[in-house]
This record gives sequence, C-alpha cells and structure tokens, in this order.
Amino acid sequence: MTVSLAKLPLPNGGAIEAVIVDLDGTMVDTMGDFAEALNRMLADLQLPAIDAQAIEPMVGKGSENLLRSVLQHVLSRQGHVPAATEIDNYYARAWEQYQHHYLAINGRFSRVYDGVEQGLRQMRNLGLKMACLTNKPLSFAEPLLKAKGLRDYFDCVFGGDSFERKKPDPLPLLKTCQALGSQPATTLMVGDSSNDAEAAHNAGCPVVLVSYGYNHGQPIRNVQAAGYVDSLAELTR
Ligand SMILES: O=C(O)COP(=O)(O)O
Ligand SMILES: [Mg+2]
Repeated sequence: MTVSLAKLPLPNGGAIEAVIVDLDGTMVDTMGDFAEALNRMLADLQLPAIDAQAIEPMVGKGSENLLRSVLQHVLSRQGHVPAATEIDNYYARAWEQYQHHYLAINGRFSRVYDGVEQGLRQMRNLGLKMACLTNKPLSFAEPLLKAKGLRDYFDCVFGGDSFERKKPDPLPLLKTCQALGSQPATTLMVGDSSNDAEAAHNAGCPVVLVSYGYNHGQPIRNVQAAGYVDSLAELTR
C-alpha cells in the first residue's frame, strides 16, 4: 500500500496541518559519512576498521548508541565479548574524535534521496508547517541540511540532544508539535525506522514510512504505519 497526504485516514476526517520529517535514511543517505567519520575515529584509537554494511543496523538511535555499538563490534574477537568497562575506557576519546571527524566531512559522503526536494517543496506549497526531527546531534544536523539545500524547507530543526529524551520516546515529537503549534493527531511523522514509528504511535501522530531507509536491518513493512512510500514526492500525489 502506498499513501498520499490527501488520503490519510485521520480522526474526525481532519486534515494534516503539519509534517515532521526524520533526517538519516529518510531525507539523506548518510551511510558514507558515518563510515568515513567512524573509520577516521577508529584509526585514531588504533582500532580495526568497520564496513558500512556493519554500521547500517546501528544507525538511528543517536550518536552515543552508535559509538557504543561500533566499539562493541570492533573490540569483539573470537571468544572475547568486551565488557562495558572496556567500552567505557574508549568512549570519551571516541566521542571527541568522532565529533571532530564528522564535522570535518559532514555531507561529503552522503546524498539526498530522489524525490526529497520535490516532496518537501510540494508540502510547503500546501501550506503545511514543517519540522525536521532527527536523533543526530543538532550540531551535525543543521550544517548537513544547509549543505544539501534542505534547511529552508523547515520552520524548525531539532536533534537528538535538543530534548531530554530521543525517539523512540514520544517526548521529542510532542515538543516538536508544540514548537510548530500543531496537534499530534494532525501532525504526520515521516521516517524510515521502527524508532520513528514507535515515537509517533506513542505521541498520537500518524506515521508514514519510507521503503528505502535503514530500519536497524529489519524489513520496514513489518513496522506498523498508516502507509509506506518509495519517495517523499509520493506523499502529495
Ligand atoms: O541516529 C542518528 O544519528 C540518526 O537518526 P535519524 O534517523 O533520527 O536522523
Ligand atoms: Mg532515520
């Protein structure tokens, strides 16, 4: 089933008044940036490299979770599972190096998915209020959106460190609705993962998922949603 904004079943037959769009895996394919920044960081720490395929299922729950998963992966050897304390020993330096490298390469190894600009432009033309809500730190998200020419489509942008908790907690969605001045029931979340869907369900927002994103390595159609699209441009058809 594909879906368009005009056909979304909403309570009381209401219409969508606002849209909240996820960033990684929904608007921008950032796997190249993640791989580059993480491998530069791992080289600094004199740890083995990791390939993009192994990184993909780790993306979507913010940088701290990503770094801990990557350290866990590269510190695991046959017969050795790293203890939490072993990961802790690397964490502070890993975060510092990762931040440095990510900001240096941000956007250079990533690309905007087909249909994103068209979809965003059409949603703006419909007069919808629009926010970007990502689990990426805000200091990574803002320059990436600017570099890709996407920042000006949004009334506001929030990152994984903008609020007390991240998606899948509903708090960031509720706070974003507040900032937009919209009701959750008429605010559509557009994302690529169960993380986005869970946050939306718990916030009372309808959710549509893109078919091409990351979703922690799991098939996206196993995640409950009002619909699935192959391109953001489909939303306004
Ligand atoms: O976990 C991340 O860094 C990015 O996640 P996003 O899919 O919420 O943009
Ligand atoms: Mg995502």
